Amino acid sequence: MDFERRRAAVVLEDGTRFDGWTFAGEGEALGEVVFTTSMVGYQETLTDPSYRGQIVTFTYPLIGNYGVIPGDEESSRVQAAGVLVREYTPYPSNWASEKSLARLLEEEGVIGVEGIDTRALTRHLRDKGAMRGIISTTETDTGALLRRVLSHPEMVGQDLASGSSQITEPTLLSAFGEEHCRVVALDYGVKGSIYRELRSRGISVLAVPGSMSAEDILEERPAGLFLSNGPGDPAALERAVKSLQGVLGRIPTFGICLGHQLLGLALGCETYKMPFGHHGANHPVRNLKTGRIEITSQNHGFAVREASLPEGVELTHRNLYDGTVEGIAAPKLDAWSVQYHPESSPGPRDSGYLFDEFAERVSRKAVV
Ligand SMILES: NC(=O)CC[C@H](N)C(=O)O
Repeated sequence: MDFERRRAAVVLEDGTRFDGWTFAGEGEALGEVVFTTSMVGYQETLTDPSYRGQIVTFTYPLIGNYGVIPGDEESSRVQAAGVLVREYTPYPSNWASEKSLARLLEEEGVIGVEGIDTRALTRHLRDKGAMRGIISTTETDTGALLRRVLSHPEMVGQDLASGSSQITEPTLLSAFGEEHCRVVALDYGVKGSIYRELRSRGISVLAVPGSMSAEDILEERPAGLFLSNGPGDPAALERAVKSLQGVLGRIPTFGICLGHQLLGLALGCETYKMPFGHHGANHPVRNLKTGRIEITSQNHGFAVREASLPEGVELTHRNLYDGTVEGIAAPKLDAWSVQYHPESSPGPRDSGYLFDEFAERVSRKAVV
């Protein structure tokens, strides 16, 4: 590929600067700089809509080595605002690869930078917290770059989910094989593999925009309600929380990640911004019912505050790194959710049972 490498400056909101070279794209990108510790799965990560508005740093030191594989994407485009790596390999080696990561980023106009001391950057974000940053191939002056960073909105308070759904009207995704039941999925920027997990269990999914009202949801007479993942601050989605409150207790409801946080808010819990969040594929979580430890895939910067759980809402899962809330349930309302990603894309498959449980509970309620 004809590509001219350019010098790229990365400046964080506290003035810290890193320098590297582009391996894709040019110009400027602004966003919240986060790091992920996943060793594989860069394609799934970068196409996960929950990464919208974020510049993703990979701690794994070599990225791009297996190219881009059709079908491994989590949405139809690259969602991350920018990509920072230690070393990019321009020679992917994999029979299934269709193109290089650089080409994918180029096609989508996303800047990829290599030569960044990602270990130093990660340690800095771990100590100081995730923060806003800029990548620039056009401006070199740190002060000028810093001013641009500081005028970019912070992640707290941002509704990024409303514009992230890939559907604009209700769309039926039929079960793979025999249909056992039909659920409504509120799409706040869903990862494609979540729908695949549901559909492969005989569930037809009526995907609807996350803003759909309670009345419209109930009018579909679904056997259950699914709440998807998505980007941004859950507390900024007041309308979505309101419509959830109108549905809770009427049909079984299961949420993942942003969907978990919204369920928490609808049940009266609080959410808050974590210092640097959880982004990776090996986070140990204890299932408090069984005592089993699950190794989980994670990607979130906000969390439900444990101290805010009201009566009737149980803590079902806990993160073993930092003790934070990883799952809640409101048994009387037949609603439950997890903060991590049981669809495991990319990641370990320990938590697939959560989809089995949802399939079982909605099948029982199926309208015949
Ligand atoms: N993966 C997600 O759904 C992320 C939820 C939310 N945007 C957060 O960062 O916490």
